Amino acid sequence: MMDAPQVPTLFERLGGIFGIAHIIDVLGDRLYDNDTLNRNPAVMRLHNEKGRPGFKFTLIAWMIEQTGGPKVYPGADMRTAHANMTVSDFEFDVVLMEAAGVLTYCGVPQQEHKDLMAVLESVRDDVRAGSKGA
Ligand code: HEM
Repeated sequence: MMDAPQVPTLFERLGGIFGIAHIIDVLGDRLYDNDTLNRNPAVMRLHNEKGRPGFKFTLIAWMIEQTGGPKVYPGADMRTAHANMTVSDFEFDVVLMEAAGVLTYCGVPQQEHKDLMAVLESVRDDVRAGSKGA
């Protein structure tokens, strides 16, 4: 019997570890230097205590895992990670807007763009779970 054709994961379609590292190298800077997000005291605390390289590393590892790549993310789940801070819907939208711009900047094709934006949107409720009415 013929094996069913293998559907490549989003991880593979984005170019694997190197494709994702490239996206986050650009997106990580855009988020780290974003004056709107940096008005949130929790974000400034993260920057001051942990710094840019670790910020990028955790995002790269998270995205590798979430897109179907190897299990390399060492951090907390999104609900736990954002539990002790206020994250507004507007701030979440700012992250999505920056992501959308960077995906076009990095030449990510339309289908992969759509699929990765859906992955990001899927964690909105968990990221915002600790925020009441923000
Ligand atoms: C798609 C949206 C988002 C994703 C995928 C995401 C992803 C992550 C990841 C992977 C971590 C690391 C957790 C760990 O190391 O255990 C983290 C931590 C953090 N995120 Fe997000 N995040 C998102 C949205 C936001 C937004 C909108 C804000 C605030 C404006 C925010 C603020 C923070 C802060 C302050 C931390 C540090 C928590 C700590 O260790 O004290 N995140 N996020």
